[in-house]
Amino acid sequence: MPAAPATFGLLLAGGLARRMGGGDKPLRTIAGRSILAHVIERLAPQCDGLLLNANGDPARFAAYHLPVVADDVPGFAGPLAGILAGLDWLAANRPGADWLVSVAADTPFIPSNLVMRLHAARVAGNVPLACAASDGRTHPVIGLWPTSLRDDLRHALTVEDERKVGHWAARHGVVAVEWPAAPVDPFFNANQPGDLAEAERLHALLGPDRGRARG
Ligand SMILES: Nc1nc2c(ncn2[C@@H]2O[C@H](COP(=O)(O)OP(=O)(O)OP(=O)(O)O)[C@@H](O)[C@H]2O)c(=O)[nH]1
Repeated sequence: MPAAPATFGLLLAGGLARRMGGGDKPLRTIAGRSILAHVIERLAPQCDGLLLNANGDPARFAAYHLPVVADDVPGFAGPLAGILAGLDWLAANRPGADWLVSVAADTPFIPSNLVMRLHAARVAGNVPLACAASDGRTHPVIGLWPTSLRDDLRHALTVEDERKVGHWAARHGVVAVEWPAAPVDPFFNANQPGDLAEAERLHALLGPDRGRARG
């Protein structure tokens, strides 16, 4: 397979985290480090650069030294608004890079072969988009997006009021790429306070290599 095209990683942290009781889920800690630090460690080696999508004061993420982009579409329109903000940033700041991989920034165990497998699957499937799946469930928020679709996405969000990532992706053609969910689902995410204890347990289960070669 040819090398994957230049791909930037978009860490989605723009939600309201209502089930967690508010605040920034990615700044909650697992094994003494923020969930965001775990995600960065796993995604950075797979990408040509990273950016963070977050709303409100960007200074709270200053320690990570990443570009921070806020939603342009108002009113917490959901992750599609974050994907659009990321695609707009990429088109304006990295003209040679046409691909974004989005990852929810509360998903600490993403696989080390995420970007490679998503690109390979969309090429093999002859479809423009690819997203992750595990345990028989698709994770549309964890997917590959080309900058060429950003005007279509803007129209879907602002004119058609589309809010569902999966619905919008399906219009264009998307392949779901399955990862094994055992011993640890790589797309486990922390939604509520009890999930943090479960994340600690799973982190310990992964052991020293933290499941790097799985899937
Ligand atoms: N940019 C942006 N991202 C969002 C928005 N809503 C959710 N997300 C992101 O989409 C991903 C999945 O979000 P959810 O877990 O469904 O929502 P959440 O806001 O994180 O949490 P809840 O309020 O408890 O549902 C996370 O990475 C969120 O940060 C939004 O309005 N804007």
